[in-house]
Amino acid sequence: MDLRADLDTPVLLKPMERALISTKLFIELPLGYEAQIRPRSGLAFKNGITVLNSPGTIDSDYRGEIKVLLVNLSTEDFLINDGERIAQMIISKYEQISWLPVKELANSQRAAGGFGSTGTR
Ligand SMILES: O=c1ccn([C@H]2C[C@H](O)[C@@H](COP(=O)(O)OP(=O)(O)OP(=O)(O)O)O2)c(=O)[nH]1
Repeated sequence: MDLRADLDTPVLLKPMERALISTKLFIELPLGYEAQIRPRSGLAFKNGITVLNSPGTIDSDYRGEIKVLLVNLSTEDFLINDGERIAQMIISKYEQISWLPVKELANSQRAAGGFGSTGTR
């Protein structure tokens, strides 16, 4: 779903500035679910506006207002107006794990290789 700014006065984001934007949205998620706040591709492509902590996490036990942390990565000022669609939110189910400390891990073909270990690029 789209998240809209709910503002008494517009917010001006100068280049490289960030701001927490109000949505006046409050939700109660079931245990084992989270909400993720993601950027809108149009705002990112056309205006360089993105969600700084993307994806923002809304915990199932959070009861406060959902806020969107926007950053202006462009070289121009950007004005955020009341009612503007600023981000999108999805609800996601996640596994709840009981962690168990062990001395060693099972072998695998990859082992500890990563960060480009399988190719030249
Ligand atoms: O984009 C975001 C990210 C977080 N939150 C709210 C809901 C979330 O459940 C809470 C805590 O977020 P997070 O776990 O990312 O914060 P933290 O930096 O780990 O701080 P703490 O958990 O100590 O509050 O803040 C938002 O409203 N918008």
